[in-house]
Formats: sequence, C-alpha cells, structure tokens
Amino acid sequence: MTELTQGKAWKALKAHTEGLAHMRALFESDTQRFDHMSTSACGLFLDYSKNRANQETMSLLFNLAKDAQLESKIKAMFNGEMINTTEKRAVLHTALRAKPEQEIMLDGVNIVQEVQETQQQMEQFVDAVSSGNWKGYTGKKITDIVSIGIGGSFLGPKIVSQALRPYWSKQLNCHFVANVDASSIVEKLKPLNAETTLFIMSSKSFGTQETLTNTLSAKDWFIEQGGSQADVAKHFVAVTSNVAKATEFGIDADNIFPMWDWVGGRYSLWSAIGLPIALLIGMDNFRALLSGANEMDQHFINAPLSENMPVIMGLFSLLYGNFHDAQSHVVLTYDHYLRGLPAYFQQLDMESNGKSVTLDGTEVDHSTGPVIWGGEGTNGQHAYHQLLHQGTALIPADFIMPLQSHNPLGEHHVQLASNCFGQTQALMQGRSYEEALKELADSKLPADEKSVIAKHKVMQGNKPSNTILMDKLTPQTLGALIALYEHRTFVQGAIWQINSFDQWGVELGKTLGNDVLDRLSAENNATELDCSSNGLINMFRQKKI
Ligand SMILES: O=P(O)(O)OC[C@H]1O[C@H](O)[C@H](O)[C@@H](O)[C@@H]1O
Repeated sequence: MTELTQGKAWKALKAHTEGLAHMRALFESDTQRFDHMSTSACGLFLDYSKNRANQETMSLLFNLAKDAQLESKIKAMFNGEMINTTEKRAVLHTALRAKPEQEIMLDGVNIVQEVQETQQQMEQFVDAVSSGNWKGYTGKKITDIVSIGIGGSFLGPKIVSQALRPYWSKQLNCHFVANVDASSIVEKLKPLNAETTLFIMSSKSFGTQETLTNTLSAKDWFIEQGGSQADVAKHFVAVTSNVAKATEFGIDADNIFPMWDWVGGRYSLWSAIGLPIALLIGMDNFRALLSGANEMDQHFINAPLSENMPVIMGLFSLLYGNFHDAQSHVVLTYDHYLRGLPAYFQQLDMESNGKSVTLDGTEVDHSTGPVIWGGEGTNGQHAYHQLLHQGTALIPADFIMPLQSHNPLGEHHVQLASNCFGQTQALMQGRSYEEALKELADSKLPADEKSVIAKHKVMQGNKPSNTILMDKLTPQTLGALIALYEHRTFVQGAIWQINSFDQWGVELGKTLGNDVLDRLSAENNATELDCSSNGLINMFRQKKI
C-alpha cells in the first residue's frame, strides 16, 4: 500500500465520490454553477462545471494536492532541483520561455542567458533564410524546409506549425519526416528540389536510429540530385545537445543549435527544436508563443490551488482515473488547425505518466496516466462519439475551441460552436428512459416495441467534460494552452509521486530493436530468442510472405 492511498484525503475522496448526485441534479441545485465552476487565465477560459464535482469535491481534491505538497513540488521544478531522479537531471523547460531578465542558476550558470543566446542564433538564421540571404549551392534561395526528427523532436514542431498555419510567411514550406519507413522520406522528397531545400536534423541525443538513418538518406538524396559534399553545409543544420556527435556526423559546427539535458524531449518545442516553427511564423511570433507559455508558468506557480487552471484540470483527470475507473481521456479540438493537438498531448502525458512505481521504487496501488486520444470536431461526432455517449467506459473529455475563426466564412463557425456546446450538454445530461419514450409518442409502433427502442435511446449522461475557449488561436494563446497541458501532466505525476520525466519503457524498445537488427543481418538464423521472435526474424531473413 502506498502512503497516498492510505492518506485521509484519498479515503475522504473515495467515500465522497460514491455518494455524489448525477450532474443533472447538481446543475438543478445550483443555477450559478457555470459562474462558480469556471475560471480564466492567460487568455484561456475553462468551464469545468460539467464535471462530477460539487464544492466539497473541489475542497477534497485540493486537500489531496496539499497533502502531496504540490505547491512545493511546483517550486522545486521551477527552481531547477533535480526532480528527474532516475536520470539525475533538473527539469527546466520553463527556463526556455523565461523573460530575458530572469535569472535561473544551474550548476553556477545562468541558463536564461544561454537560452537567450540560442534564441539570437535562431533569429539570425531565420532572418538569413527568410530574406533569401542564405543561399543554396546554386545560389538560389531556400523554399522548402525538411525537418527530420522523431518523438518530441517531431511532434512539437509539427503540431505547432500546423496549428499556426495562418501565421506562416509566404516564402517557406515545411515537411516533417519522422518514421524510419523509407516510404515517408521518399514521398516527402519526391516533389522537392535539392537546390532550394534545407534540412533540419533535430535530435536531442543525436543517437536516435530513425533520425540518423533518415538524415543519411537525405544526404544521399542531396548528393544524387547534384549537391557536393562541400555543399552539405549550406543545406544541413542540426539541433542537438550532443554537439560533438553532430560535428562528427558531418554537420558544420556553425550550423549546430544547442539544447540541454535539462529539457525533456517531449517538452522541447520551446528550444531550438522549435526552429521549423520559427522559420515558418517568424521569430516575433515564436517569441509570442514562448510568452504565452511563460504567462501560464507564472499562473501555475502563483495562483492559489483553487484558481489554478492546470491544478484543477490535473485533479479532475486524477479523480476520474483513481475514483471512477476511467482509463482513457479524450481531447476534442473544435478547430481544424488544432487537429494534431491530441497526438501531441498523447506523447506529453502518456510518456510522462505511464509509470508504475513511485520515486522511491514502490509499486503503485492505483492507476496512473490514462490513454490519451482524440481528434478534430465535428468529425469525431460521426464516429467515436457514439461510444462516449452510450459505451460502457467512462471517458472524460476536453473540448477546445477558439471563439473566433481565422476563416469567418458564412455559418461555418456558428455551426461548429453549436456542435461543440451541444456535445458537452448531451454528455452531461444524457436522455432518460421516460424522455426517450416521450420522443416516440407520435410513432405508430406497438407499445412493447416502443419500450425496447426507448431503452436503446437511453443515455446515462453524467459524462464529464471541460470546455476550454480562447478568443482566437494565436501564438500567444497556443503557448498558454500547451503549457497548461504540460503542467496538468505535472500535477498528476506530483500527486502520484512518480517520475514524469524519464521514459525507460521507450528505452527498452530501442535496445531490443537494435539487438533484433543485428540478428536480421547475421549470417545464421536466429535461435536464441523465444520461438515467436526467432520465427519472425527468420521469416524476414528469407523474405517469405
Ligand atoms: O531527440 P532525440 O534524442 O532524437 O529523441 C527523440 C525521442 O526519443 C525517444 O523516443 C524519447 O522517448 C522521446 O521523448 C524523444 O523525444
């Protein structure tokens, strides 16, 4: 048994949640619930009234957070304490968006200054490329960026670029390659001209197989297309914390943008890993993205728990996982530009909180991170929302929508909003048997059939959702939104006392993958593994289908 589940706050919450009324009743008993259970911060508005909670639930959740010393844990992260204990690292992605005048000392160095220097390096590069001063090997200006990276070195830049499409400058296009499957890079390179293409190789470790292989193939393609070895410097830059390895690989030392081991991959878009974003939207907009995240950082560290948006959202997620047996959480973006965000939050949360032991190695006796999934509304309404409404699993949902569209065309946005709000309402209130029967009143069906059909139309309701609104999707509000989810993830990890900043499960996959790679190209058939792995390896070796 962990201390957490034996604590007073945990037990009180358990007893309380069992007796809580249906949300419909909660809304009936408090007509001001929307005002009581909503909050604003950093350009974001959060309506959390459609949750299985009343004021007492909220106090019990805040008690749980206090007992877990959440506030001092937040400070420890911001102060650069070594909270990633298994990798012996500080966790300081917040320093990447700190104000230039701030001072954050780590091992005797003010890291904010290093961050600022790298941002200046980025700015010079962005200016050179966008102005056309940076020329390709035949003297032409760059028109296409190919960003090569995977995991955090892919999802952040890709999804933020996609989300900020309305802010792209006209000069550049960007293409992202992550998977080691050759089809990905081959298809991406097909329409491109090597003379006007610039490759950004993004890898914190500079040791990730997929990224190294894709970069080598990109280099081969570049040479095949007419570039020479000497021209590589004009067409390949790298972002990495392993400068030595990047230089050894052949990247010109002047073209390497540094990052640091205190930035986790899934928290790295704010560093030079965000270079593709900066190239597309310009450095001013990139700084606005950082500023939005910094605003959320200030809110997270300063706002009292009861008004703290990431704390409230983190506690709700924990409530459903630990006390209502929810095993997944859906993120529904009612904005086409934000369609990639669920995948981004998926890596952020599942890689951070998919853990089973506490910091001291004790096995947890409660669930930890849920499966995060989702997609773009309204598309999902015509597909998986069926399960949200009538399936047996409880799936809490986040609905995210800007109040104004970047494309105010006819009735589109009002229809989008009506669907978004209508879904949260339907999930909350559901439809009772009596209501379903009443709806069938005019039908000519016999009474017994009506009764059966009415049963099929029943929706339990009481399905929780948060609604996050913003005036408009801008670099600033997007920065705040992403930082909100980063901190929401932190809140849960801190209460569960797990390490949200390592990823040993992913590492194992890499190690075993390398071992299999050796066996696939060995002289003899594999015999030493389990018979399934041997069988698969040997089939591949013989190319039998
Ligand atoms: O940036 P890299 O060192 O190439 O790492 C890329 C990715 O590798 C691993 O899979 C990690 O789990 C990710 O968090 C990381 O973002």
